[in-house]
Amino acid sequence: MYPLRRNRRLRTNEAIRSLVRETVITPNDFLVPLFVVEGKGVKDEIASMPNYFRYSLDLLEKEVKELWGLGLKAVLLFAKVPDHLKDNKGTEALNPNGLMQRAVKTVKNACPDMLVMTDIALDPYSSVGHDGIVQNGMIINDESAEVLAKMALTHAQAGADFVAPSDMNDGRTLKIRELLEQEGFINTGIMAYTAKYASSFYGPFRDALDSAPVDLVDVPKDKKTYQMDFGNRIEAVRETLIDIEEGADIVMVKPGISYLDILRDIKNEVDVPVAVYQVSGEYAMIKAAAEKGWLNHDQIMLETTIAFKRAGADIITSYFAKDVVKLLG
Ligand SMILES: NCC(=O)CCC(=O)O
Ligand SMILES: [Mg+2]
Repeated sequence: MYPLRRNRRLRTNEAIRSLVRETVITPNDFLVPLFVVEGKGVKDEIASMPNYFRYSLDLLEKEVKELWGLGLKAVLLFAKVPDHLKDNKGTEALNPNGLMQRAVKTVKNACPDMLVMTDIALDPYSSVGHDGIVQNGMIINDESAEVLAKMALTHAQAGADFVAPSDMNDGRTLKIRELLEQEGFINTGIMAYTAKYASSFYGPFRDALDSAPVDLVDVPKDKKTYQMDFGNRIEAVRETLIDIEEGADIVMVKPGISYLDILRDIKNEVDVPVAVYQVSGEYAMIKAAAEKGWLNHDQIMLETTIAFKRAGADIITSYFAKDVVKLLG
């Protein structure tokens, strides 16, 4: 009999398609990145990230309540640090009363059940724009890991539920885990960026936080000595397994859409939840193409979101989180 199978029967109409759909998105899938700044009443649109904002703490409060109302229950905080507080050692990162530490408390006060994750890396605090301390033209690994652990402790003390090291220095997950245990923060989790690639997709984010490497002699121009080479695949699994051994509760692949193979590899290899980060450049590309009328914004947004989950993401970190949830209704 011709044809042997009529697979199109399962695609006849939306009712049957939705009945057999393998991957669906809910608000529970998302982790929402949020940028915070000093000041009052500040809601600053980020030039290269249309419709995405930096909030002062008073407006952050409003924003997290809105997210909670939409069913979004987890946020990832990034602080934009004023230039005069930046140095090569990331001193301000350890300030118990710093912007990040106050932001954690603000979210917890506004929305006690909101899960709060914090970014752990020195770049927003670094006068040279690197994720660790620079010495003789190099990012010095072990000293950087020490500072990052201390930074993580101040976030835990402020009330963060999870800390998220995004720096890619070796051993930082273990340093953080050891210090948290030692100080009694046994329930503070670690979401480690285990496979973070040296990517040009981070451009708009560096505008958002003014955190790009500076152009100076003796300062590396890029992050290729610590973030991963985008030609590599097996290395991502190796990095991830090490971070899990060191104590990561959740692991992350970053960027997202160009790294779905890595996401699937890692999902197949590990027994902890896997997160993905649809980064600023991915967001900017979709916004720009939609603005020009070249792509359908909402459809592309949904398609990329589903692609992450289909590829194995348990957690999707995305600037589109709110828009997707609103669209799904
Ligand atoms: N640690 C955060 C980043 O490095 C960048 C994220 C983005 O480009 O959205
Ligand atoms: Mg590593």
